[in-house]
Amino acid sequence: MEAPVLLDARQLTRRFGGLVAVNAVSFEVRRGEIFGLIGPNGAGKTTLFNLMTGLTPPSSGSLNFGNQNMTGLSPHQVAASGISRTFQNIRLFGPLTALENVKIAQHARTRAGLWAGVFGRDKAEERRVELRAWELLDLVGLSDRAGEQAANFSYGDQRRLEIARALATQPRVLLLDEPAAGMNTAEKGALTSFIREVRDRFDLTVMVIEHHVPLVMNLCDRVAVLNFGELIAVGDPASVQRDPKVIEAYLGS
Ligand SMILES: Nc1ncnc2c1ncn2[C@@H]1O[C@H](COP(=O)(O)OP(=O)(O)OP(=O)(O)O)[C@@H](O)[C@H]1O
Repeated sequence: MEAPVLLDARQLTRRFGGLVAVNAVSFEVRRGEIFGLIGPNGAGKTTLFNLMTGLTPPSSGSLNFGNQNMTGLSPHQVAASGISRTFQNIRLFGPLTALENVKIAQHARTRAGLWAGVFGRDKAEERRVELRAWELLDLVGLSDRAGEQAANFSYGDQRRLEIARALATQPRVLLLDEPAAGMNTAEKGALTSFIREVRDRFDLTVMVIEHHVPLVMNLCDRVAVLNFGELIAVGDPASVQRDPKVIEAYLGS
């Protein structure tokens, strides 16, 4: 039996002046899926993630997450609802340690949490936050470097730390924007099994934007292809790779 639909995007559209960055894009992501989003530079991939996470309001269209209509929610409300993301341009607090970075991400989960993060919270709660931060660092293989400044980490390690931060909000959906960017070959090789492990362990649904085609093809259950803001193909990796429209989009770019 197929898993239920968890994310349902309907006719999502975003215009910037005369440019239609995302043009009437509709797709469904099923619970537990690893769903890839590919397309040439400027195709609208990051804008679509921004629409899904409240950073950019859609010009029209809607996104449903389970029974909840997410359209028009703020990034904070989206995160609190259970959709978490990483960014193409890494957004860590460079001068802070790895452990501090994960702890702050947990405090940011709710406004009350952020308040407590700034003005202090009770000791038991603080211990829970600290323990969970250690668990997440352990999961991404960085617990032995918890006290090091994030700015000193390699790209690959910064991306892993970003994933730990995204998981700190206990999401049900994880959106990864180019997780392999800047990683070396060995790190890229390990990323596929790492993302699957994280999906299984936290019972997640994952969407991933990625330029590295072999990684996408190995990792994803299904792949959607954007070109000039339009969704030109959705399907299993092999059939998408054979699709003449997809081949043309890539050769033309
Ligand atoms: N805030 C904005 N204002 C104006 N134009 C924008 C804005 N954000 C994105 N765009 C434009 O929308 C289009 C899609 O950009 P987007 O970054 O979503 O593409 P992408 O597929 O993620 O590209 P890449 O693979 O290069 O990251 C581009 O033409 C871009 O210049």
